[in-house]
Amino acid sequence: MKYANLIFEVMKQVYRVSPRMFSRATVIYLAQAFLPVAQIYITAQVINAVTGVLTRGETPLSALYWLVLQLTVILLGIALSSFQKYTERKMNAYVSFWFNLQVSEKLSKLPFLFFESPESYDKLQRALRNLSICGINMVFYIFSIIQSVITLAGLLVLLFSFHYILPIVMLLLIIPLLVIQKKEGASRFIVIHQQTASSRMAVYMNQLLQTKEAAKEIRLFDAKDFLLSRWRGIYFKNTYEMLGVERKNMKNRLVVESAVTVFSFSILAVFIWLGSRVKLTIGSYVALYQAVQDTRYSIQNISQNMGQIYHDGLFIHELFEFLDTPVPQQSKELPMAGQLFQGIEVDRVSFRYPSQERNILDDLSIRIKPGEKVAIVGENGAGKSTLVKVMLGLYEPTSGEVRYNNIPIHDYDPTSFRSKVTAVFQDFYRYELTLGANITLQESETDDWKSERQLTHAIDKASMTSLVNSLRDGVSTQLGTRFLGGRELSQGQWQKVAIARAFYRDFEVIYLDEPTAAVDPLTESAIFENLMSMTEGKTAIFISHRLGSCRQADRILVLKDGRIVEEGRHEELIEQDAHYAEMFNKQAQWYR
Ligand SMILES: Nc1ncnc2c1ncn2[C@@H]1O[C@H](COP(=O)(O)OP(=O)(O)OP(=O)(O)O)[C@@H](O)[C@H]1O
Repeated sequence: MKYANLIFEVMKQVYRVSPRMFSRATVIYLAQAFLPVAQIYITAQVINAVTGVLTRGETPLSALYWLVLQLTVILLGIALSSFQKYTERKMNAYVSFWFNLQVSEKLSKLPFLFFESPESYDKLQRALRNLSICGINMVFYIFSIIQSVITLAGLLVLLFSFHYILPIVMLLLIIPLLVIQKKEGASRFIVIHQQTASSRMAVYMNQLLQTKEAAKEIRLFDAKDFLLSRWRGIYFKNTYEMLGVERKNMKNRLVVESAVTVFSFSILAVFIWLGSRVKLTIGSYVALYQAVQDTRYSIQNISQNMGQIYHDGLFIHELFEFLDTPVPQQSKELPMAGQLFQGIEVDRVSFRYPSQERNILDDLSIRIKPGEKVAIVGENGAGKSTLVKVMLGLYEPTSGEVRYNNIPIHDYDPTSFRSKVTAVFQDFYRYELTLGANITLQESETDDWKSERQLTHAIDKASMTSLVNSLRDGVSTQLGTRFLGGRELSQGQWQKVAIARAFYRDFEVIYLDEPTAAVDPLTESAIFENLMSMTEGKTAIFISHRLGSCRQADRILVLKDGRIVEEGRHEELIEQDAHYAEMFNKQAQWYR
């Protein structure tokens, strides 16, 4: 994106957020632009009038008139400046929200695979970092430049009235200032860009020390020093790199800005040296002095703002690049997923993670009939969870396809397909919200008896009725320890919450990835015994390492190295005396 386009795009987005605020800010900035020239002019008049009163005995009325006018302009400046600050804050709040919303919306549309690569995290980090500096500041820099240009135009006219060469010389001073500002912006950007991955690592190391999840192991295994030293190492490496650049920038800036200041003072010196030959009144000399200083200040301001636009533009470009990440396009007329009457078919599916060289699922085919209860078993890393994610449509197969009622799942309207499937993930998430919100993941609507009945039903299915009854605030109990009044649950209780979440929905197919890994044997047995009745008429696909729980499955699939190596009912597989039988017998011997 070219710079002009980028600036235009930013202005367009900010205007879209609030046209009224944008217009108000424009008026405030423009009004302020005229104040410095007015001030210089009035100051000259005040001095000339006061000189008249003091040296020539003139009436003080004129001096007082100019003084009151000056006071009015100063008060106007104060009022505009206060308005400007308030408007800037307000715009900042709205624009930050807007860009945050864009990023979140974009993230929710990106394929789930986006979260599986470090490059994606770098991209996201760059986009998110820009939210704090971007958009709105760029608009203020532009406003500020327009303001300074208007002020500068007035000052140049004023300087021209002293000598035609003055505005030309003063204008030329902007060139070296612009050059160093551009260099500064580019060098800072390059370092920050290069440090994205390592600064993510430093933040991660630091956050590990601040989270409850890692705290117990860090304490027990005395890992604090290890983490701190890693964090410190990266932090200071990055900081010294940045400081090196800043030092260089500082030297350049010091030389150029000093040269510009010395030059502008030389102009004033020349006028003093010329003395009475230029026939200036005291007021005019003060005006000249002020005009030279203000011109210098204006060109510095313009170059600084241009430098900032250049610098922020490099960052915002990354934000827009993220927002432009292509998302799979959907045609409007997608079929809606309905009741499962033809089954699910995994047809010659292979899948490879972007970071991996081998296929995790390898030319795998499965047919599942409606209402069938299928168990998937296999060793760690066999590909069971990956298969579930592919069947849920979270990952798109590298080759082959998954069909629901003979239609590829990615061809369905995504919302309608998602409403037909539900899941308990092995690594389910603990939302530090109320128990009810954890299950429904929706805003609770008062007097919605249907969702209330669904909630009670889901709680019952997850065998957590007694737990809910024991809580003083029932489903309104805040969970976790992060927020006031929160109640922490045990690992198994959290798992029950995840199970209730899955059962809260109306579904056709339920996927349970080790849903009882953390629950006690009685609950596990209750869940699996009830699984058949709980999912009556529905299709259930579950993964479990506790092979006893698979006995009731209509079919067991044994997964090894991304392929189905055995398939059948429990008794049949025991009879085959192969991989499943070996795993089952090994596990069973512990119970004998
Ligand atoms: N996000 C990922 N990126 C890259 N590789 C992955 C990712 N997730 C899993 N893998 C790899 O894919 C393989 C299969 O993992 P998967 O989680 O599907 O196995 P699983 O059979 O469910 O194992 P477990 O019984 O331990 O849960 C493993 O070798 C794992 O290293």
